[in-house]
Amino acid sequence: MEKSFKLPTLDFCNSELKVGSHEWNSLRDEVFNSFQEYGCFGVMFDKVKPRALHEEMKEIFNVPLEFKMSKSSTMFGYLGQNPALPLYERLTIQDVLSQGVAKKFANLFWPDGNPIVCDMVLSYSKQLSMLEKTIRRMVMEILGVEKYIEEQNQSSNYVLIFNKYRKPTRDESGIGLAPHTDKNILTILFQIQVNGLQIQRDNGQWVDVEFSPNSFLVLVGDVFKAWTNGRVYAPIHRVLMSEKDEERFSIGFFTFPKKGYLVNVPKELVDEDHPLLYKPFDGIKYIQFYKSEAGQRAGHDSLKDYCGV
Ligand SMILES: O=C(O)CCC(=O)C(=O)O
Ligand SMILES: [Fe+2]
Repeated sequence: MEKSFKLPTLDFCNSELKVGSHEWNSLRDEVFNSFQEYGCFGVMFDKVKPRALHEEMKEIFNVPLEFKMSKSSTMFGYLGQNPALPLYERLTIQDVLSQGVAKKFANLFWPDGNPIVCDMVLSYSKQLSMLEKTIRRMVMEILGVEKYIEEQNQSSNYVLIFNKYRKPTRDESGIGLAPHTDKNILTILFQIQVNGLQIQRDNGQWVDVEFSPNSFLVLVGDVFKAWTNGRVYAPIHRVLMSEKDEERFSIGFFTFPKKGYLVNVPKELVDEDHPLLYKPFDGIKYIQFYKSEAGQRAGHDSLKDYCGV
């Protein structure tokens, strides 16, 4: 019985990586194969410093709850104290790469606007958005739908989320984050020191994801699965904490379709062997559906329920 499995770890540190080169093509194959097989893979990427960013950001979790709550809006959410997920808290920066957003965020939490944090948030997000675009381009090349790359890039935006999980008490369950598929396009995740992420395999078994301390995890979300007409797989995952763990932090960088953008399977990806699986849908409305009672009832079938043919 597998308890943990080692995902492929792909090296994206080469800043000279050229589209069409031998190295590009072989990475591209590995990206696609991993997305088909596991819906995720590990990535080495040395252009950002997630630990340094975490060191700056973690202090926000320690400020009084009323203060965090009072700073929460649709753009900058503090979320926590959910009785269904008592171990979990998060801080969200929506639309992080839009003009002025990082600055506004830093101004809310630090009296001097903490320009250092602001710069770190921006450069982290810019670099990861480039990595994300590279990975998505590779998948689109393999599928022969490069002509949509520009449109896809133009219609995406980015959300940065800082997660914190405390350890459970003896009587609490260890569920830090309940099983889910991500509802976005791609997610680039970094966990700080403490493991806890698990992926559900096809046979229903939960396995620990082992990735090296310096690598990121890239996961396919439901929107990308739908857009590719199911060619890539969106893995069900969760966070499980144990009494013995220290508290756990992670940083998620999420690519979403922009509000109002219609996710529409390209005609090139529909043929006799690949009948259309999903009707066109608005990605943001899909999230609203997922959060609704009907969406919660549908659980892991929410994508199929919402827009399945
Ligand atoms: O904290 C983690 O490692 C996982 C977070 C996650 O799955 C999510 O935010 O969607
Ligand atoms: Fe997730």
